Amino acid sequence: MNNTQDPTTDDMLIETDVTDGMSESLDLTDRDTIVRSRNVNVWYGSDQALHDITMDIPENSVTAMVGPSGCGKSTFLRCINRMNDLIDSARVEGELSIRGKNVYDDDVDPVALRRRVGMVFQKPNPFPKSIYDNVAYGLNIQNIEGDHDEIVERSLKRAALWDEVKDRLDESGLELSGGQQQRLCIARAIAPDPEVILMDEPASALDPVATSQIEDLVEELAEDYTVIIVTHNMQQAARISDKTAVFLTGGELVEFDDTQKIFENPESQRVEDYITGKFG
Ligand SMILES: Nc1ncnc2c1ncn2[C@@H]1O[C@H](COP(=O)(O)OP(=O)(O)OP(=O)(O)O)[C@@H](O)[C@H]1O
Repeated sequence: MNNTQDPTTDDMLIETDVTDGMSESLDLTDRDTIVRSRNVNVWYGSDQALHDITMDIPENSVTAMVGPSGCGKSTFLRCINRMNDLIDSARVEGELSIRGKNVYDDDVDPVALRRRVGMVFQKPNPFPKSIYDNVAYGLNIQNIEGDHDEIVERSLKRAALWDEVKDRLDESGLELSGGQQQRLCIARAIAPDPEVILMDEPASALDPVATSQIEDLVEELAEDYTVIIVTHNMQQAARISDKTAVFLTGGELVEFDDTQKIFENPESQRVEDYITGKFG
């Protein structure tokens, strides 16, 4: 995204200990890998945006992708649900599998894949439809059976929005506040019951209260889903994620480890410099 802040300015609090308030680290050693990336390379035309990205993302956890603008975080996120297919110049090579199945195999239907891998974008983007229809949208277009009223209610509850909207489900989603709209988009993403939820800076357009609600929600969602979140905000990554992937300029994954390790004792000097704001 090009309209985001430069992380080396506001969000990188040089004097602040980013480990303040860090979430309790989960023991992830016994969790299965859900997303496995092996030597993933991405080009836009002749420009290479990602180089040999290799990592194993554990299920039911929050993985943060951090790094300076243009280092390829969003590009990697879009590899996981094949959103890069929609960009004519994009070419992906390597293995990107979900539960052992390469999502780039010829027999994978990208639409079915996106049912398993939901996505929430930086700017809340509800459809110009009722709150109810926004949440039910994926159920209808993907012909998902079941009691839609019940799924809509459950999804809105899961997105911590039900109490605020239960008496106005017929009103337009566009009439909600920015933070409510983003929670509506999260409800829409979880209604088809995906396994993985991709979030591309989901709180960067929101005020601090709405941001805090989204952060709480992300942590709760990881009880049932695998959340992979791009953020420019180091404190946010430290607070809510279990694993952190640090991408640096040139589309390189420099370090991927438990969040606590990345923020307290990274292996790479470049990562330490980036995290402490001495980015060069
Ligand atoms: N649709 C596209 N067409 C051509 N080049 C692109 C496209 N999208 C991204 N790129 C290029 O790929 C590189 C990685 O971009 P990407 O948006 O993935 O980085 P990012 O780390 O998510 O950046 P930001 O933090 O600013 O959102 C950049 O050089 C960018 O200009």
